Amino acid sequence: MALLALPHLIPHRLRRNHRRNQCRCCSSSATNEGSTAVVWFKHDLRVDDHPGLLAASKHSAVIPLYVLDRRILSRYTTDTLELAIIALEDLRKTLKKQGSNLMLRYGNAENVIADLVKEVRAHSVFVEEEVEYHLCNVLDGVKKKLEGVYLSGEGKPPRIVFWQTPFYESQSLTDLPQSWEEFKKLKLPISLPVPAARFSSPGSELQWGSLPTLDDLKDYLKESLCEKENNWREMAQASAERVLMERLGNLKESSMEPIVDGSLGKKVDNSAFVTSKRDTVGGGNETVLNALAGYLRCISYESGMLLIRPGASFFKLFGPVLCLGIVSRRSVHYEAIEYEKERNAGFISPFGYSAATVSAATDTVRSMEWYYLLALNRERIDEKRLAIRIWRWKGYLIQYTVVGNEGPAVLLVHGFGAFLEHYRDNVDNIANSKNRVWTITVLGFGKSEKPNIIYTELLWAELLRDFMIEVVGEPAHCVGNSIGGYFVALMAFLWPALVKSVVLVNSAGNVVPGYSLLPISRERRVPFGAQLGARLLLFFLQFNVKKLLKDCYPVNPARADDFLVTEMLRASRDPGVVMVLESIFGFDLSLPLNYLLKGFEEKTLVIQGMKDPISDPQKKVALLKELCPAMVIKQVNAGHCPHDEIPEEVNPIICEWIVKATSDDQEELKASSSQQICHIKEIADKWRKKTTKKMWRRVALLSPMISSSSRSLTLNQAASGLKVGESFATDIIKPEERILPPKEKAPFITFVLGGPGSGKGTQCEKIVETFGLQHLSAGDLLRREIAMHTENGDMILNLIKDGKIVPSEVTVKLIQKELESSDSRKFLIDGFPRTEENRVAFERIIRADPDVVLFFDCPEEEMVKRVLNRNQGRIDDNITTMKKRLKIFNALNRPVIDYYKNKGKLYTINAVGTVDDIFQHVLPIFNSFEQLKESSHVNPQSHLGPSLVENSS
Ligand SMILES: Nc1ncnc2c1ncn2[C@@H]1O[C@H](COP(=O)(O)OP(=O)(O)O)[C@@H](O)[C@H]1O
Ligand SMILES: Nc1ccn([C@H]2C[C@H](O)[C@@H](COP(=O)(O)OP(=O)(O)O)O2)c(=O)n1
Repeated sequence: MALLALPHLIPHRLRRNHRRNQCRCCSSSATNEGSTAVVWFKHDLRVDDHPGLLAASKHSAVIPLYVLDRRILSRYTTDTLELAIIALEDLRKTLKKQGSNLMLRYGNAENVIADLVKEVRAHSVFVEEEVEYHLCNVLDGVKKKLEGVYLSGEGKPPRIVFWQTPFYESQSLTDLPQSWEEFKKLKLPISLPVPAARFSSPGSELQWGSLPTLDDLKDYLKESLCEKENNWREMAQASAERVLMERLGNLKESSMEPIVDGSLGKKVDNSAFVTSKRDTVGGGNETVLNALAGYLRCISYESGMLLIRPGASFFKLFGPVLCLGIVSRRSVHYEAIEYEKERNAGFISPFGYSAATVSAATDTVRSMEWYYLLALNRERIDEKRLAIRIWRWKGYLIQYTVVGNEGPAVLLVHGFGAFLEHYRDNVDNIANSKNRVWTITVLGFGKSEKPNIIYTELLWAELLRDFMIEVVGEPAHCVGNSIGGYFVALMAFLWPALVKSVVLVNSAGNVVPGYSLLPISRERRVPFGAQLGARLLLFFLQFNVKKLLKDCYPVNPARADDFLVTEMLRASRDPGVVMVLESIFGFDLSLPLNYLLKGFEEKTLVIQGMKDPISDPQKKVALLKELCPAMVIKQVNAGHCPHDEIPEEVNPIICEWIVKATSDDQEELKASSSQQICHIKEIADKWRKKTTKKMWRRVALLSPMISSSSRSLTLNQAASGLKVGESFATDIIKPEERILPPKEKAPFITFVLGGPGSGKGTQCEKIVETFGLQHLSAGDLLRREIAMHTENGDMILNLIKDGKIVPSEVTVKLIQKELESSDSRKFLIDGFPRTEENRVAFERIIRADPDVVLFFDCPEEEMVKRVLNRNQGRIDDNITTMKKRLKIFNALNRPVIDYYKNKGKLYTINAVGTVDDIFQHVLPIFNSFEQLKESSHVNPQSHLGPSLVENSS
């Protein structure tokens, strides 16, 4: 590989002057005289083989734009961010050579693009299509926003042109066979790359923006993410292996600093490598194509380690640049084939390529393209009403689904050889019992990507961790069948803050009495003979799938139906499947379930099909009962997959469990909040006695993550107990012993509830005066939208006039904007949440929980009297609207009040009396929070009524 670093060995770029392919969106060769186009670069950071740019070049002027949108960039690892910066720098240079430039702007893509369109009076915006769910949402936002942009003198909004870089020449990419075998039979020709476009820049003076450094970008993202998101991102940076070593005590204290990604920054001079390990290629399009030419020619002559598994090296080297679109997949294919021809006097043998590197490169891009096509076709292939979504993990396409709008989060993880549809009769049912249910097809299975890598149980646990962090966004009840159960148990062991409870459905993994730790080998290699074994196994499985499946469903064999058999067979023929099967020979399930779930026993439900042909269910249940008495065990009359064999029996068990586990959480929280107030010192002492030094440090490290996660109530309790306890435990936890740096505190949030005219605003003014919190009135924010005639202004006006509630998304986004742009860390959010929907939207979008909820309780006649005398010229302060508002308040605000009452956060204040009298009841509540006293503008102690702090001492 070192050859790539030597400039004299870098081969000249292959000539592509005979490229002739036309872009799907630019068949007309006519120039759009006097018109301007914006080309939005996202994952297409190149000029070469860029159909969008080529199509845009028909306009008189083209503005290439890159939007630094946090919704996109926050999903990148530090390495990817750094790669993107290098590529942007190169793209800008290339464009400048053509007399153009790359515009760099910060913000949400829809706003940035709409503003730019207005600024330069652009007629068209060119955007590459995406398959990932969160990116599709961003694209929809851009599309919608542009539909509302009318330039003066133009009769219609700007045109938005979506484009692709099709790998295959086919009339349609959305009507292709779902089976790799069938697809290959079509023998679709592979498209040729298109030549680089020539275009003009607009003459006017434009602000092009400067290129950020990695630190700039990290700070920008850190600022725009809430504390919990930042903490969770940090959790995702240490590998599963490292966390495991730490948990097992195999890691030396001295090497305990956080291992973060971002190993770049060590670009090897004069080479295309961006890592000191020389295992990742980066740079601009030209550099990457040169590196590819070097790879194709040089590496095949080296007996280097990178070719031990043909193809593995290729994705490692080029995967990241392919994901950022620095080169297109079809360019890679083209270069590889040209090289093969060069080696064989223009001849391509029907028996395979003559160089292993050519096979590796072409196999990888064809495989990537196949999973892209499966993702693109996801809606059409949806069998059971499950709306399939796509998530990209480490560059790989993963399929998942989510059902349900309210209630606790639940994650369902399938077993070996299965896929998310294996929960076909569980998802809706569990969601209908007021849960939000996510199902995922993990890497290597179903229609998710099957890259050429070494699969281990730790890799899958890491994937689940990242799914929880990036997609679910809150701790969940995690259900796993077979090996999926083991992955879930491993996740609970490694990152307990992510898991509310564990449900094991005929889980893989042993139960071992008297277990003492075995050393775990760090090096994971594929055992000798695994490849042959995997091929034989694959052959055996394909041949016997129907029978094997029926054996797993002994009570209800009809459930092992054609749908399951067909999809299993389909998946077993996908490219890359042999590598996944190899993992069976390399799994390390040596940590038994009883060890992994030691701290989780009370939060574990075991559903065991007692006719499981794969394990010995009697023995397993007996051992679990003996060794894990706190676990709840349900024995059912089914085989290896009870959730699918007898869903009518298993669904209620899971639903009841979730209700119980959730209410246990709330009980513990309630108990803890009163304990915290009354017995802070005792709690600290208790904790001190109960916990060993090591445990203290581990749990304390997790506490910032735990406490900021809105739904992990029990863990919240532990975390806050610890935070309080830390001050009494300096002998146990010393600052220098921390593994991670201390976190910035989460913002202090107060919700102020009460009917219209109950005096919320009046009391808020006094609270602000005394404690310096920032006041955000939901009503004022909405009225500001009306006054500013924003796009939602008219809609808000009509709803308020009618006494109705504005859609939560709108209100929460306004609050979010204020929270994000504020320097304050203490907020008083007034008139919010008015409904359960408001509350859930806040939790979902802001990902924070209030510290205090004030409720001003006022009789209706008093509220009516006050509102009718308010005299602020408000359109809704009239008796007709007031009656409607009161009706809505009584119907919709009550559940919110009850919710916070149950969580122990509600402070009800009698709102009858003088303003000052009422404030006397408010004071002690805020006085009991140390962080508010710091910024108090007057001496609040002087107002002290009987405060909670006094009570507790
Ligand atoms: N304790 C009180 N007694 C009498 N009038 C009050 C009291 N508190 C507020 N008001 C008056 O009642 C009206 C409604 O109060 P406001 O704070 O705007 O309520 P809300 O927050 O519910 O909209 C205002 O005109 C205010 O001056
Ligand atoms: N969370 C919120 C807050 C207010 N609104 C709308 C509906 C309310 O009647 C109006 C006015 O709210 P505001 O909090 O100013 O009203 P009161 O102070 O309670 O009289 O705004 C909303 O739709 N959602």
